[in-house]
Amino acid sequence: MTREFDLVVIGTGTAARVVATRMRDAGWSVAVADAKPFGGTCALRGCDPKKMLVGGTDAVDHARRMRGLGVKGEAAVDWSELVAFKRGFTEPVPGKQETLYADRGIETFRGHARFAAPDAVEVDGTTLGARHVVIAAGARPVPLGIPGDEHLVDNEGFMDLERLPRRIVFVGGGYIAAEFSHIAARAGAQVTVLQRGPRMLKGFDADLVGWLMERFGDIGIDVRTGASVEAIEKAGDAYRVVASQGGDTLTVEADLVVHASGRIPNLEGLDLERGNVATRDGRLELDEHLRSVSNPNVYAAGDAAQAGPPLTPVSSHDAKVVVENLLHGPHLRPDYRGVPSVAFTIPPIAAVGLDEERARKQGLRFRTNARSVPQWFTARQAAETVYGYKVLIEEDTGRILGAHLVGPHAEETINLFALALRHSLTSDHLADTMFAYPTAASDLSSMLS
Ligand SMILES: Cc1cc2nc3c(=O)[nH]c(=O)nc-3n(C[C@H](O)[C@H](O)[C@H](O)COP(=O)(O)OP(=O)(O)OC[C@H]3O[C@@H](n4cnc5c(N)ncnc54)[C@H](O)[C@@H]3O)c2cc1C
Ligand SMILES: NC(=O)c1ccc[n+]([C@@H]2O[C@H](COP(=O)([O-])OP(=O)(O)OC[C@H]3O[C@@H](n4cnc5c(N)ncnc54)[C@H](O)[C@@H]3O)[C@@H](O)[C@H]2O)c1
Repeated sequence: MTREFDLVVIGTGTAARVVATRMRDAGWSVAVADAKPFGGTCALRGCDPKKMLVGGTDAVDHARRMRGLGVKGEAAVDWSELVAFKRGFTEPVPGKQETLYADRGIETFRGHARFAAPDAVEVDGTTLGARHVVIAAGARPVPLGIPGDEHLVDNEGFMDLERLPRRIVFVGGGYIAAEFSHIAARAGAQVTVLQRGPRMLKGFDADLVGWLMERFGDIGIDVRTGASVEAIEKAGDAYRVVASQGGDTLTVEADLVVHASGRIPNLEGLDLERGNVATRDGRLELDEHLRSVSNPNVYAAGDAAQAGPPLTPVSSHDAKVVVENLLHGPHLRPDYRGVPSVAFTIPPIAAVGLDEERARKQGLRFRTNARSVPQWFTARQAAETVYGYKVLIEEDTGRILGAHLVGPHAEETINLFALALRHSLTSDHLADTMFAYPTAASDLSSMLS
């Protein structure tokens, strides 16, 4: 039997939820489908559970930093309790999401969705006729295609470990390796990061990453750059991770090997050809309105579209653009100016807008204010030794072009710069604003002078 809907949404993550609920509010009949428990990556396997693990390890790190400064005793992570704390948040999510959809009159389907025709989606034997389809299927770990890659554990597996293994290797040196290695090392694991590139966190400013690397060293994370993992061998109950580094072979023993090598749009098994949805190089071919170039009734949003950076606020922004275009015809384009990004290491590192290289390439005239300032009050009161910033300010207009922060509260302060960038505020606007004291935001005027 075929059920007919104005809209079928593939996925139930951030992008899917925003599209489905808004279109239903507009009076459309809507169905959502997910192969996994409802809620998507951010709530169940990404941002939120990760931040709960960071919360526990941050508390321990803070107590350790304050030892001899008024805090006594040995703080330590109890891994299974911390994971239980995280599950206390994640476990109710799918049920709450299903209720949210049901309360709004959105039909829910559990199972793998695939195109059955350009205007039909099939979910485990049920065919859903669809006037429109939104692909909000997220991303998945990029297959490494190396011998032994079946031994890799992904982000979901890592955050669900009942017990923390003694020796952990992260394959890759981006967001996931940085955040998870900080969690694991503080929880007592011996951690090695094997990063193919010349440095960690290539999406963040090189100088600030350099300052942050001091903390990787302090907590005993062994970071090997220029190390490309080529095989994972089983060795009894453990693994041997084999990498090539500058022509030499590097072998690291591990009890757990974690995939941290990047993610790609999750288009697996969607039968896109049957839906007449074109792809190129593993990505959907979309126009500037996030609409399929080959099937005008299909849109995509979030990590599946990967039109902007694969981050939660972008998924939500894409979804709002798609809603507008579904309701009023394709007219709106996504606007990715001023998307802030944070890697939740301890302390965190954050960025928004342009770095110096890109600002120069755009022919912009700007000045750069940059300093490592561990002596500032914000760092000292937290007994933190890493604190620094880089701000790019346009010469003629005073507009903020980019901001890069590392240190306590960087994950919050960056949002003020994001506001400035998005709304073309100048350094004078920010410097002239009174911020509560003592807070990290009150350092802004010193960063801008
Ligand atoms: C470990 C980790 C930490 C992260 N931390 C942050 C962070 O701190 N801040 C931040 O901004 N971003 C973070 N991200 C990125 C963020 O989680 C994603 O950008 C965001 O969740 C993408 O949302 P989405 O709606 O596009 O897709 P998703 O939330 O991934 O939803 C896609 C859904 O589609 C389902 N699906 C896929 N294919 C099918 C199919 N054929 N049939 C049925 N269902 C299907 C999936 O099961 C999934 O539930 C993190 C990502 C990871 C992996
Ligand atoms: N705080 C956040 O916002 C956050 C946190 C986690 C994940 N994410 C999202 O998830 C995505 C995936 O994160 P990620 O850390 O997996 O990817 P990433 O793109 O941040 O980093 C992957 C790194 O792995 C390296 N690499 C690839 N293959 C390798 C190999 N064989 N050997 C050694 N190194 C190798 C690459 O050089 C690259 O630097 C991110 O792009 C981001 O959008 C965001």
